[in-house]
Amino acid sequence: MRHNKRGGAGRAPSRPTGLPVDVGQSIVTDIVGLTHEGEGVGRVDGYTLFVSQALPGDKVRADVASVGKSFGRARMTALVEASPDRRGAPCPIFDACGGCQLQHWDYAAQLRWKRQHVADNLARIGKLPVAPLDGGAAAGGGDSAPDGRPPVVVHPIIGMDEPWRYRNKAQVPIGTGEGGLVGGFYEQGSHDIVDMEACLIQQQENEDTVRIVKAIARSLGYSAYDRATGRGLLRHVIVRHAEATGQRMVVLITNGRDLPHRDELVGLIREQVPGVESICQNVNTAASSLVFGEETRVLWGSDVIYDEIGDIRFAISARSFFQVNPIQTERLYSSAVQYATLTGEETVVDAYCGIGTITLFLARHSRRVYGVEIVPEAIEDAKRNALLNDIHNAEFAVGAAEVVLPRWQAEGVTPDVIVVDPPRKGCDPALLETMLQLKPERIVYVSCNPSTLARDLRILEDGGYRTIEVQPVDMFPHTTHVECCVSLIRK
Ligand SMILES: C[S@@+](CC[C@H](N)C(=O)[O-])C[C@H]1O[C@@H](n2cnc3c(N)ncnc32)[C@H](O)[C@@H]1O
Repeated sequence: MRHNKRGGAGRAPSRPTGLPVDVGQSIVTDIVGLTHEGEGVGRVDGYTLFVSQALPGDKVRADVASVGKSFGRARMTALVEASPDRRGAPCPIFDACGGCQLQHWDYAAQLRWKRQHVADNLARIGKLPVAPLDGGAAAGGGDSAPDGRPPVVVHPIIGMDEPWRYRNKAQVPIGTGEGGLVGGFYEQGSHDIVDMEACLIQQQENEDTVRIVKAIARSLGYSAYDRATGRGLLRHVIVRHAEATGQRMVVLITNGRDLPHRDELVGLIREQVPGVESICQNVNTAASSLVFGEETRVLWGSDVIYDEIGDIRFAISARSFFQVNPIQTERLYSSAVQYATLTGEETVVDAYCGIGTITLFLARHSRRVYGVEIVPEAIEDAKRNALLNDIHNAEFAVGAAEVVLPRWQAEGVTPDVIVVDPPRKGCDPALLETMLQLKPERIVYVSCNPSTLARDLRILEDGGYRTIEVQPVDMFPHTTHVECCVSLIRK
């Protein structure tokens, strides 16, 4: 489900009676919190209302849009009193685009909220004692838990000095607008695509590449894919910019293999996009909302571009995951290596390893590292990356981590440290079970979702591990997303 700043998004709650507010009613409320989707939290006679675009510290007037048993939603109609941290959002399409949720909030306030949000999740979902945050409220019970264990330390979040134009990858849906082919973002609550010329969190190079590729597609008369009919050619344009090398990749996702004017297309992209090293076509004919199809063809140049994090060089292919914020990625991976506390003698497992990014940093400090990842192309990249960096103590396997780890266990692999970096849904329960059976001394959990992180930490705690500290890193300024690196030790 997409975030909807105008309110009314999400499951429509049934309409119980006896509540202090009713649909259509205009209310005034102080905003006392923020949800993980970026809605302000207001209270009317103890009843919770989520108010889109409202910020903590605001007093707002809002129309109640829907009510449910435990909460309702309201649309802000007037700002009665602005929070001192409220700012004008610099992006002209902030109201319509769902990409950022917090551009209208002072960056320091965003960072404070993200740290508190992590602490609250650990306390509420993970049932963990969390040490008081400096100058803030203690989450989950202060200094120590009933068993005398020290509380979990949530460090101040590592923010960016310049929190704009950080994204190294743009993924742009293509549609048909009044003037023909357009590409930008989905209009709120619909599948209509609104054209977008600028995005302030994209690196300038990506913005330029997208604009050029759209113009070329229009000039060649390409049609946009239409979800309703399943007809039309172009579904998405994906562009990547490797900050360290300046290399750029263009991927056209098409509804079928046939690509008219292919040579002309390639010639124009090469002529107009500086630094382009890879032009690919990915074929996706499925009716689903998945962006990539199974088949990727190189139209010109290399199948990869190269980027660097620290002193390690990475080959990145069209479908591989690569962190989108290069400055913050280096900081995140440093925390992961620090929490792994390696001496050079350890066996390490890196589950959900992508193209081997964290794996290769770990390999420098350990005896042997095993990386597992579900996307075959990413593992091809990972193997290539190990050779590229002259690293010979890393072994990679394609497959689901929850399937491959038990296999390694049966083969006698006994890791001293396990690192996990799962997608938003967190670790598979079977993987957590295998991790507990393997009994590594330390676990490092890298997470992009505090709630699934907290859920999994509880399982690991119950299975014999203790959560020691958490380093949040702001990988996605102006959004509600927050990344964390967590250290656990075996009790
Ligand atoms: C958040 S990314 C982390 C990748 C890598 N650690 C990095 O920092 O670049 C999560 C990765 O897990 C992979 N993945 C998803 N489900 C998986 C599974 N069940 N087993 C193994 N890998 C999986 C995804 O393809 C993706 O590359």
